[in-house]
Amino acid sequence: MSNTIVFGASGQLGQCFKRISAEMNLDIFIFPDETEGNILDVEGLERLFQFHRPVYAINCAAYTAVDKAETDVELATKVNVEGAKNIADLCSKFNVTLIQVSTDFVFKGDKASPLKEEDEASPISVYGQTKLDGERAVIEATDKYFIIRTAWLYSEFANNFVKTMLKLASTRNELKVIADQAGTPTYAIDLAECIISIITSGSTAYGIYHYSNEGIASWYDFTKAIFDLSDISTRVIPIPTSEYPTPAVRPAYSVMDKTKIKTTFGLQIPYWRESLKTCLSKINQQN
Ligand SMILES: NC(=O)C1=CN([C@@H]2O[C@H](COP(=O)(O)OP(=O)(O)OC[C@H]3O[C@@H](n4cnc5c(N)ncnc54)[C@H](OP(=O)(O)O)[C@@H]3O)[C@@H](O)[C@H]2O)C=CC1
Ligand SMILES: Cc1cn([C@H]2C[C@H](O)[C@@H](COP(=O)(O)OP(=O)(O)O[C@H]3O[C@@H](C)C(=O)[C@@H](O)[C@H]3O)O2)c(=O)[nH]c1=O
Repeated sequence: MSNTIVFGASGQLGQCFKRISAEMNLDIFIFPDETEGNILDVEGLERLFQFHRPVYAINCAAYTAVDKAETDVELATKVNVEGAKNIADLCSKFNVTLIQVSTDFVFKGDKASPLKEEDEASPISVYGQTKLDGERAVIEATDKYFIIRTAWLYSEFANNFVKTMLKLASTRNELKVIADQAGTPTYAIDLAECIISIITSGSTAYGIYHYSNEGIASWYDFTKAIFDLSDISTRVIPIPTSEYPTPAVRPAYSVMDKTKIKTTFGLQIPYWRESLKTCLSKINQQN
């Protein structure tokens, strides 16, 4: 395999690459910390590219606070658009293949069947818009890119919905959770493994791809599964979005069609509930 530099290495997905790299004894990954690998520092980035001469770059660095982005537009735009462009420009200059991670939130959420890569992206939040603009900046700057749109990431690392719900359950007898937003929870370790498969394949089938775990769930279904699998008795009450107002509007439906990534790379994708079990057992081991 080839030298691969991972930006955003201390975030959730970045830590998944670190875990896999350690477990599989892969010494191909370079994990700059946030100072050394600040995606807004073009000169620092160029020094990294010059020094390591990577063959692949994976951009996991992002502004991911969906609600906060609504009022923190400048920083969200800087990180998700300018940062993505900086990396893509250097990938073009140094002939590096870029793997840019993007999101289901680029979609409006009004389709009633799984979203394909060519479906119109029309974000309804600042975060979604900045991620779409980041995709466009990548496509403009370089030819050798894989943009992987994923959704509802969780893992044993960093902050995510599973950890939030487990924490809330420790102090609440009941929780109200939205039941009319549908998507697919995705174990970030599965996504990291998918990206490693793409790198290992050496494929040049550049373009946009959708990846999530298999299946469909609402945030309510997801929470019920987290609690059922953890033997937690906190009651989960299904509510409509209108009863849980948030600064950012989220897509009502963002289930993704994964046919393209499965057929191009010969992947078998785990069903979301199976991966959730794996993640919960990792979280239990940590506690
Ligand atoms: N989390 C999710 O549910 C989903 C995420 N995605 C996408 O997947 C990718 C990975 O997400 P995830 O790992 O969960 O997100 P995290 O927020 O856990 O990780 C992002 C990391 O990027 C870092 N970062 C922010 N600004 C910079 C910068 N200027 N230079 C370098 N690093 C920076 C953050 O640091 P700090 O925390 O200090 O700001 C953080 O460590 C992102 O592109 C995200 O948009 C897509 C769909 C779902
Ligand atoms: C905590 C909580 C959340 N919710 C709802 C609010 C929201 O619609 C949904 C998810 O809440 P969160 O704010 O944790 O998740 P959110 O940050 O919206 O998750 C998104 O993050 C970005 C980065 C992505 O790219 C997306 O794919 C998606 O994973 O659950 C409840 O209904 N009840 C609750 O108690």
